[in-house]
Amino acid sequence: MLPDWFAADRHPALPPAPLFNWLCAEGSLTQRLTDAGNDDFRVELLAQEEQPARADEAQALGIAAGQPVWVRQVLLHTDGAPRVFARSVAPLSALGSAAVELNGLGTTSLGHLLFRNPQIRRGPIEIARYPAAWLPRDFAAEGLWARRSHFSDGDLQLLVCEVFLQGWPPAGT
Ligand SMILES: C=C(O[C@@H]1C=C(C(=O)O)C=C[C@H]1O)C(=O)O
Repeated sequence: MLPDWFAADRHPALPPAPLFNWLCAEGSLTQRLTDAGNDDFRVELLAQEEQPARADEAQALGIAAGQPVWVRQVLLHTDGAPRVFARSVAPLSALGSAAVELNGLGTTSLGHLLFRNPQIRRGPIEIARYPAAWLPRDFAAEGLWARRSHFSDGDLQLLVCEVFLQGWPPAGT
């Protein structure tokens, strides 16, 4: 099953308000997770490698499904636990001048790179339920909500997908 991506305000079955607010928030998710934690935000790098582009990623990036792409998968921890799974994907030919920095990120948040460079523009946020099979086994659950958006500076073409794990956000954040 492929996620059915909709423009955030067009999804036929919107999630509860606090989650919808997080899904649509324009700023850095790193910053918002940091603010919501106990000074314990961290990035856990799960994988950074070439993989074949999934059909929905290929469609969003305008490339052929299965084409090798740069993939980075992380868990974002805050308030004592992993709260977001993120998968960022870029065509190998579209890493642009950020290639060295992207490949050297390690456990530094991708957000620091994306939000400090005014040349990098973010496209509209889309939301969908995320397939459990695409999540790390320990966090796999049906029906979790995800958002994705496209970051570009002309050369760089990066699709960032963020999945909110069970129980996040807490009420009132
Ligand atoms: C795009 C951002 O960067 C975050 C950090 C990521 C990473 O380090 O791989 C991936 C997705 C984002 O949630 C952000 O902070 O908004």
